[in-house]
Amino acid sequence: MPVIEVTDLRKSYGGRPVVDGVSFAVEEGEIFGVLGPNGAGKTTTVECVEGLRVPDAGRVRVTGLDPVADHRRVAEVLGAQLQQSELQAKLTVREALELYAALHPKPADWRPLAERLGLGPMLSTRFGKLSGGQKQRLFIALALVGDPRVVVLDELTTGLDPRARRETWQLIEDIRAGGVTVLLVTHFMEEAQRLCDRIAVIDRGRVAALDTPAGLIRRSAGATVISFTPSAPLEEADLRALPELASADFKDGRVTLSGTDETVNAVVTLLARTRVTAHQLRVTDTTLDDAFLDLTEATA
Ligand SMILES: Nc1ncnc2c1ncn2[C@@H]1O[C@H](COP(=O)(O)OP(=O)(O)OP(=O)(O)O)[C@@H](O)[C@H]1O
Repeated sequence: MPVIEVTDLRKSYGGRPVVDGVSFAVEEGEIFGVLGPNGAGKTTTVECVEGLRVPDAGRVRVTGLDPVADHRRVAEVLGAQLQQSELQAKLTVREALELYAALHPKPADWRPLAERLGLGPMLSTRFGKLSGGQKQRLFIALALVGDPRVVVLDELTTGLDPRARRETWQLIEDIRAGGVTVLLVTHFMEEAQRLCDRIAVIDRGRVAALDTPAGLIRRSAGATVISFTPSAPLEEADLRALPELASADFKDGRVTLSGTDETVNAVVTLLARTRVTAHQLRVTDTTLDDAFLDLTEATA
């Protein structure tokens, strides 16, 4: 049974649908990403999973439970990351951990958890004095203090510097290694590509694609681009006959082709056969960024 099941979820605000038939299922042990442009409906979707919002229609289940009707039991299995505004600046790290542990019937021992997250030396520090990265580590600790089976992390690394972001990624991998399923909302392609087993790309309230990061990249048109300046003219017909060629462009003596790995291999073979040297050879792969832009419509 999937840990999270969302089926045909719908939610409107003031008659405007912001979640318009979203479906996905998250399997036990996955890091599942929810990716999409601003205002796509990601937070609304995960807040329905957390039971913080009531869907207009559709079905949400967390370990088989309804997050609205079974809110208490869902809170025992699902750890949600707090938003910054939900903690008082004067609360110390220790007080926050004790407070949140007390809210759960079977909390984890928060001391080793705090140590594992590098919060040990700052237990007496007030929340307001923590750096951005330290705050995020505390939020992760608070999400895990109830010993959940699944955690929802929404925009966890926004505003962090590259080092703190990488440390947070390591923590997310550690959480999964500890057997907890992760639902991760993110804007960062690199983060999604590095961490997620599967990603639902949400655009305008709908699932535009659901696949592994590699699968999403493969779907994107012209997966690989090869460009070079040949040492001697090549037959255009030979180039146009290359396998899996998506596009070909010849400008100012430079050849730019897009296709797949097979196209690239065939170009290399053609160059060797015709004894032509490729100067300033560049091969670039489609990134998740490109796939994302392909899959989501530009908003004017
Ligand atoms: N309580 C609310 N009342 C009215 N409109 C809302 C409410 N909450 C969200 N919205 C609107 O619903 C749309 C989807 O918001 P949501 O926060 O789910 O998107 P998101 O994909 O998480 O965006 P972002 O990446 O910017 O956080 C947005 O246009 C937002 O302004």
